[in-house]
Amino acid sequence: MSVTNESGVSQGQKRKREEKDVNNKKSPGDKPIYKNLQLAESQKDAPKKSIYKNIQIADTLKAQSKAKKQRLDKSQRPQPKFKNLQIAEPQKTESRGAQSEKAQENQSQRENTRDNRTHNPLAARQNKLLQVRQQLPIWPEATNIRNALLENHVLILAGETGSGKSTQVPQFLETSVWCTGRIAVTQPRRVAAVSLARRVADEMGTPLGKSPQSLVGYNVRFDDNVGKNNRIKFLTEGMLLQEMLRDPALTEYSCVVVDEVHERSVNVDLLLGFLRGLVTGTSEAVKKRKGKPLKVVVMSATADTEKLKDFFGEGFEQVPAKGSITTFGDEPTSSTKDETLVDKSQELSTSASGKISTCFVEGRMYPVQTEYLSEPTRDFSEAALLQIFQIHRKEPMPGDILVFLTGQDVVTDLQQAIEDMIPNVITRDSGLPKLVVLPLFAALPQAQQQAIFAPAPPNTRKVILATNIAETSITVPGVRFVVDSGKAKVKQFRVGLGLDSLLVKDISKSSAIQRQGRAGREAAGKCFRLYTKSNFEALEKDAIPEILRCDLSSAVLTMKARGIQDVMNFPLLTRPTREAMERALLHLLQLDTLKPEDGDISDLGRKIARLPLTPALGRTIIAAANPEMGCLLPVIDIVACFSVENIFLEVKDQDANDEAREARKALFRRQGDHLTLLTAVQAYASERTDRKAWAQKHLVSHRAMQSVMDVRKQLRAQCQQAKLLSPSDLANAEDDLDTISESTADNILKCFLRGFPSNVARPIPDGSYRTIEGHVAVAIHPSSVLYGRKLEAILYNEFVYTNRTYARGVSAVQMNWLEEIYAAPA
Ligand SMILES: Nc1ncnc2c1ncn2[C@@H]1O[C@H](COP(=O)(O)OP(=O)(O)OP(=O)(O)O)[C@@H](O)[C@H]1O
Repeated sequence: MSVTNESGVSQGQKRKREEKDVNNKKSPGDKPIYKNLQLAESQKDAPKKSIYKNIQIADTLKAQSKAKKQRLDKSQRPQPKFKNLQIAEPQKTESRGAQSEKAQENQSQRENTRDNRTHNPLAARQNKLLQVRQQLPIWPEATNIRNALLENHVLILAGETGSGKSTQVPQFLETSVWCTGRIAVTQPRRVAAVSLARRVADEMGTPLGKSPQSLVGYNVRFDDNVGKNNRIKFLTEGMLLQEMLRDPALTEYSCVVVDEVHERSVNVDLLLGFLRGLVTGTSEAVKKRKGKPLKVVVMSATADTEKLKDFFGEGFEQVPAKGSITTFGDEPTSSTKDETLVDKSQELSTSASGKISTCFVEGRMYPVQTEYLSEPTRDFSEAALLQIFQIHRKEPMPGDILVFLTGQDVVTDLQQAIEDMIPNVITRDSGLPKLVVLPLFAALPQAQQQAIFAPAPPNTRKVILATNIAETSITVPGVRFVVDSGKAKVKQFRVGLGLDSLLVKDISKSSAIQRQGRAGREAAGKCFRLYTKSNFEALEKDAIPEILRCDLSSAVLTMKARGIQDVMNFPLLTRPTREAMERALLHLLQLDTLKPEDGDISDLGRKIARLPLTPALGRTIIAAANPEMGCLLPVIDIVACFSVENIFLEVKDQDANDEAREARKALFRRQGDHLTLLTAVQAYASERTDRKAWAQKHLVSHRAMQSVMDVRKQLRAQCQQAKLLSPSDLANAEDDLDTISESTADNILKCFLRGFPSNVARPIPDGSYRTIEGHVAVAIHPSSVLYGRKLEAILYNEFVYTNRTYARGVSAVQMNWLEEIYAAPA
């Protein structure tokens, strides 16, 4: 049966037609800057059969499922064939039959609720989306995926970009008998968590978030939109780790789906470690689950499946042969086995431990052609600019463009360059559609991030300029073309400096495939790589996991706060060096977050772990909340500024008149950048009439300031929750331009010194500065208000590398403050 869309064209026909369109689109007059037009690697190399030798969905199972590939509509929802199946579960508190019946009851209640919603206006959209869902490569695997988790507790699922993992797997599992609690689906980034939640809510025909009818919600930093009746909750990895502070056993959930695991952020590695403990029962916390099983699904298009399988397998092997928690994944006894599953369980080839299933979903929605540069480019921004206009001139509408760049600064500059060129290129005579440019980077306020998902106005092509935050998980409706700079900004720990810094680096093949996968989701597409084919071949297969690249203080504090004493032996997919762990422990001791006598987390450490900040910034906040310092509100303002790259616009000769330069100079403070940031925030906040005009007048980024205000509000709320601020403190915090007294200014800097005691440099006779730890040469960054000044000592927020090592975010401090700080009680 083929599904027909509104225009009466079958999806299959439509897809073929679009593929043909793309292939025929090269006009003879094209002067391509690309050679080797070719099919996407992922397509070309797509194996006809499972590429994983241990694929756990047996061929016969596949055949069965293909035979049943009929397009299920709502009324044909798969009825679980396993209703009498009772897989042995650990520490059961209810009889298996009772639990299963209860689950059935829950399920039928849920079905009834949905049936009652037949007249819900959302139902029409739900039905329309069902047709799209049924075309997804993952759709025929629904039953297999459910069955895999009936048998086992861990499923490792690999499937091509756009095959339907993130949106469909949670919905497949939601009706499983064991799924009496919620399903958590983690994402590396806010933008993906929110957009996926919206899509899945639409697909399930319910409103999103807090409404009592809503089955889907999301929880990201500074935005909790979760309702009581939500069955599926999308959240960032960091938020799930935060939830583990109050509920280490994740009792609210029946299943955690860890999506985009290939990104290998520190948070995902920690999460996998905690989940392994819970799913294998090796973690103490598991007792709190009172026998309720936890299922874990780990997914990605480009993850190392074997490594993940070994990781979980190793955990299962650590479970004592006879003990209270040894029954995970045991074969059901023949008398209680569901007939259908008897065959399947034999055919499901499981890993050595017998508790892990793996699965590969073949195919993607639509093809993506990939083009490379014939020569390497020296300037990817310029190449991107050319490419965008070339696409605009040559490629048909509709067809929005998604461009991957390195950071906020490059995005903003390119946006300006495009907007400057538009009047010359898109003239009335050119007949070209309009262009609208939308930026997307982490520091952008959430509403602006979500703006990329809105359709472009008629006869307008959308160009989204993004950092790698758009690299995974998201579907941006309308995008047919991807432009990939091949670069990304990555955090790198510099041992000599004892600090993380951001460096622009080549991406990995895995990232390139993910970027390419943002096209071909609604129609055939093209990916323009701004590098050569041989450059691509030379890329590393995967990025180095963050845990090997950055300062581990946050990670170690995260472990300690969740009750891990022996952090050295915490299960991690990739183990950092012993020195890196020891360095982090020392740093945490220096910040008073660990008790010196036993290395256990201190009360102060617990408070800091609850704040969505690095331990250093958290320590600064705690110091500022001390009544003797009494400067928490101004410190929050400065910390909020550190959440964006820069609040000050780069001043180029042509775009700054003397008046604006003078206006900006009025914000500068002689003590340095911290106080200057504070003055700017307070002046912006106290502007009641036109903040945009104020920002323009002072050469300050209005967009960055909106984001700062957002973070400031959230940090204030969090400090209130943590009882660091009282409601009266907040009520009195009027946004009037305060004059900061000398002593408050000193206190503010002392608090930052408390959080960053190692980030201090002193001048040497030749006029340059050397860090007090490591004795590394460093210069004050030209963007600093203290640039060129010689001072007793400087405190800096971060290091940047260009042609030399610069300290950025610099203020003047006194050396005796350091002694004073250490003498004060924690
Ligand atoms: N917001 C949306 N608008 C339009 N189509 C969408 C949207 N979200 C998902 N889709 C459709 O659903 C398909 C599956 O999306 P999904 O995010 O589940 O895939 P995925 O396998 O998780 O991809 P990836 O590995 O790239 O994250 C997309 O290819 C697209 O066709």
